[in-house]
Amino acid sequence: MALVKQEVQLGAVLAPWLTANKVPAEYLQLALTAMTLDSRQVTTGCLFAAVNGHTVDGRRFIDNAIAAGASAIIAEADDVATDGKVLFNNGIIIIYLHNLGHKLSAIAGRFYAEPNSKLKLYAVTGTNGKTTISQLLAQWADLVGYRAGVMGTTGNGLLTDLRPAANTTGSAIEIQQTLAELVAQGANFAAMEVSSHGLVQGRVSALHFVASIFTNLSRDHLDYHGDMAHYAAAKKSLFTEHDSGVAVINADDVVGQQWLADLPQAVAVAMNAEAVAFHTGSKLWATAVDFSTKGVTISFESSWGNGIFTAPLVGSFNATNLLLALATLLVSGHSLPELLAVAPRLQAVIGRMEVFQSAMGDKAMMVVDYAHTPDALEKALQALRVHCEGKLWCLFGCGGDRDTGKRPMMAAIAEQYADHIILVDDNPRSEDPQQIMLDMQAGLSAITAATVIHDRAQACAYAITYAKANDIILVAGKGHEDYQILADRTIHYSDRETVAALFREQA
Ligand SMILES: CC(=O)N[C@H]1[C@@H](OP(=O)(O)OP(=O)(O)OC[C@H]2O[C@@H](n3ccc(=O)[nH]c3=O)[C@H](O)[C@@H]2O)O[C@H](CO)[C@@H](O)[C@@H]1O[C@H](C)C(=O)N[C@@H](C)C(=O)N[C@H](CCC(=O)O)C(=O)O
Ligand SMILES: Nc1ncnc2c1ncn2[C@@H]1O[C@H](COP(=O)(O)OP(=O)(O)OP(=O)(O)O)[C@@H](O)[C@H]1O
Ligand SMILES: N[C@H](CCC[C@H](N)C(=O)O)C(=O)O
Ligand SMILES: [Mg+2]
Repeated sequence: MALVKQEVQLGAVLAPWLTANKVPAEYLQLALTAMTLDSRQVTTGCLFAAVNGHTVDGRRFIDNAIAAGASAIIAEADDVATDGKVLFNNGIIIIYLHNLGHKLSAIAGRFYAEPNSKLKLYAVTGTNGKTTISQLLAQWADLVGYRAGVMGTTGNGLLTDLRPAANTTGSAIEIQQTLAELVAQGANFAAMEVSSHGLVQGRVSALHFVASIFTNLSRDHLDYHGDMAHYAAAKKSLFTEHDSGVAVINADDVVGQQWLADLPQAVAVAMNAEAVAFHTGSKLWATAVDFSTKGVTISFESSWGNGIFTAPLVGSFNATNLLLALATLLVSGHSLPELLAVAPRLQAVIGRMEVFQSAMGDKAMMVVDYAHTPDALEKALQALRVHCEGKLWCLFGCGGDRDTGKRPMMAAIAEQYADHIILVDDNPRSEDPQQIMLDMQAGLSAITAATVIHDRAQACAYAITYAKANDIILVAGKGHEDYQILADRTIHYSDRETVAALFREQA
């Protein structure tokens, strides 16, 4: 990805937040060459932003940043009274700003020359479907002549040139930097995933979105948010406390229904007419949907006209994802006939309901999917059941250092919807894989209801060996991931590669 080289004066970057006369003129003219939240990334000429983080107070690293060559520091002020306070450390200016975490998005926007104003930016939030919809939006935009980028779980950048990302929603600085890189690469459209963590931490607070999509809300991340009410409030803040543009809401979701009552201007989208009947604003709903393991054909009616299209995505939830993307493009002025004409060229998203099968048709079909929440696992199993003439297998695990409550729930769902369950490791991180296994087993009616094979590759090989040709094996939880995070190291591991290799071996 092209590097964006910036050189901006401190006074210009911070103009809206500086108190008159507190910053000497020579400091206002300081040339800044980069901006970072992490002292370990500081280079000469850098502006270091010291925020009070979730685990550690970034202000502890101000000395390190100065030693590494920072030209100036902005740091979290303890209260409103100390907002604008200025100190000097070895001749380096430290400017304290209250609520810095939430100002960073705007500060970084100024540093990177307001890239958001140079492209159409879309947001997608919700528990499941963000990656899929953001990539569908970008693919669709590319197909009708835009140059589109994405930011999310599978990486940041132009669709054809994604750079891996540490977080689903990057830091306030990373987002503005990526937008600037996209603009430099000629992008005029971008779709980004907005996580609940990102909303709470102000990572998108200064962004302007043309439209923002809400997919659904179900259990996840309660380790961070505490309870569902706080998790829901975090998601809703995209529409109430951010510059979200037009709200596009999944009316099939219970929470989406509630929000629509407060958002009469929103676009309501649903898989049937009843769910949007009450809504007075614009809407789009499916009238008939035909699924196969090759894709989906959807007939719909909408405020922009009626139509039918086919796309190669599997599962009922992907029909919802397609309709949400379509409504978003329609409400932002794209032409219905043009969008429908290119829909067959949309592609499934890497690691989301990706179908693998033997050329001879003599082995069970395997489907790699990123379901890592109870709701997603239920939806993925339900979607596959429709196509399964034999037995349905579910191979999954749960990540360590994440919401522990979802572990027994996912096991119970596997037992309810699958015929054979294999419990495996996901990313154990700092937790004992054996304990994660016990937490999952607690959701089973009997410990014998599931086979335990910690090693995912061995479990996949076991499943394909014992499954019959008309069975389907869902391999859930890691989707596109090509790594496994263990206690002390990250190793290369990919369900997609494992499964593809199994079919090559069997050929
Ligand atoms: C809990 C959480 O959300 N943490 C995020 C948060 O970092 P933090 O506040 O915890 O950082 P910290 O470790 O306390 O450090 C405070 C500050 O000191 C700085 N520091 C630290 C050490 C040092 O030597 N020098 C230094 O300057 C750090 O860079 C940081 O700025 O802000 C960072 C910048 O935005 C994020 O990268 C980081 O995500 C961590 C890696 C994480 O695991 N986040 C997950 C839970 C997350 O955000 N997930 C969501 C949702 C995914 C989904 O929906 O599925 C996501 O958007 O990815
Ligand atoms: N609209 C949907 N409703 C319910 N489940 C879905 C939906 N779309 C996708 N899923 C399921 O959720 C999984 C993750 O999908 P996707 O990666 O698009 O979601 P995400 O919101 O980006 O997830 P993450 O929080 O990890 O970023 C899919 O593999 C699928 O099992
Ligand atoms: N963005 C999600 C992805 C979870 C994927 C699963 N493989 C895991 O590691 O738990 C998270 O960080 O909670
Ligand atoms: Mg995602």
